[in-house]
Amino acid sequence: MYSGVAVEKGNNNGKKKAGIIASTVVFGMGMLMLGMIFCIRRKKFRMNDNFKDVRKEDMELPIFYLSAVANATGNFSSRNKLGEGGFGPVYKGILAEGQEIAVKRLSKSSGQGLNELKNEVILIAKLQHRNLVKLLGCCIHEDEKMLIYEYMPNKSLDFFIFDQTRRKLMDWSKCMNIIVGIARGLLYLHQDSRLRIIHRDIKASNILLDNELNPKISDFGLARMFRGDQTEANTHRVVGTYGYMSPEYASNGHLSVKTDVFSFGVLVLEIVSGNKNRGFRHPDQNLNLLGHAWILWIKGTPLELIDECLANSSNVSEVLRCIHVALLCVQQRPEDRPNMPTIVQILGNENPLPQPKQPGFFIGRNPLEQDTSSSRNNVYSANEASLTSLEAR
Ligand SMILES: Nc1ncnc2c1ncn2[C@@H]1O[C@H](COP(=O)(O)OP(=O)(O)OP(=O)(O)O)[C@@H](O)[C@H]1O
Repeated sequence: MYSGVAVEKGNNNGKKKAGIIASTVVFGMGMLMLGMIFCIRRKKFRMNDNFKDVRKEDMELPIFYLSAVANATGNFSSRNKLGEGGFGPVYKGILAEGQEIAVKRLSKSSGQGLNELKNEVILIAKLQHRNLVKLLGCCIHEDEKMLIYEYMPNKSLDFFIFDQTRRKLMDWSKCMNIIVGIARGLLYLHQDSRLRIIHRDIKASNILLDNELNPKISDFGLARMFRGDQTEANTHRVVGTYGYMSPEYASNGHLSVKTDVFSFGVLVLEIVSGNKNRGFRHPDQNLNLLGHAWILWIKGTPLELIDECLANSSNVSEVLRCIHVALLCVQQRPEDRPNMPTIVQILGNENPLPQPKQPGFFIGRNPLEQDTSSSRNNVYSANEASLTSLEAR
């Protein structure tokens, strides 16, 4: 009995439910169509504003109209020029709605630039991390090829650490925050992002600083993508910047995550000391910054390395820890260097660490550097140096 009533009730309920479902579906479809009409109208409005019509596969990355970029930068006025790198000049711009941008304009004469640009666009569009610079879009119009980034009001780290006046604006806690932020950004590139990425050109001018001096790694044009378990490669095209390049990469084109670890170590020693590795000359010995730091470590006087601007604000144990970690990163043999997950961990704890062994490239100038630096090399990095020419000289 009980079950029969239940069945009958169930039938009546079934009809009611069918009615409710039918009207819900009709209502839902109506709402969906209204939503689509609304979205299409909104998108058209946005595209009419700054963006060009885009193909479906490009939807992840907005394509800007050339006219919108030209208006934003005062027609690429020299007044708005922020600097110049291997790609060409970088301009500050303000979009119609007030957003500040940085526009990297690929030099028309730069033959190799297009590939790097495409590489950078595809890579960065897939990456999201608080310590990576955000790519807002790109603009490709006939000969013009540009990348549009969020604008970083404090420019790059080199403007601070190598400038006697601006350096005074940095205290130790800011330096430590920058070191840890760069380490986290690299950890993301090496391990946590959907792709395995070796940056290959970690250096002070590729670390941009936001309003609060938080670091953002930029310039992925040279990045090399790795998928799955692949962690190492040999390349015939050595790209990067002398003074930051690891010995095995500069000499043999052997590339791995430890290539970035080496550059990170150089950068940490530069931040702590306020000296460029590449420009540093020891007064008594033929040592570069790496050699100088290592000798001080062995002598038991590593704190002599610290820049006097930081001396008052410094936390001695943190400074020592950073120098120690940096010296582990710049060791000659890649297998002796820690990887980024370990670096992030040991920067944040006080566990005992192994003694650093001899750094790579620590005597005077890198012997390869004297022969291969071109006039272009003095303005910006040696973005391209073929391994064969390195070996031949
Ligand atoms: N998003 C940005 N916001 C503010 N300034 C920027 C931005 N991107 C780049 N710049 C400035 O423009 C300069 C040139 O940058 P770019 O990345 O083209 O070259 P680089 O890193 O100096 O040299 P290279 O191309 O040899 O690596 C930088 O030094 C930086 O000061």
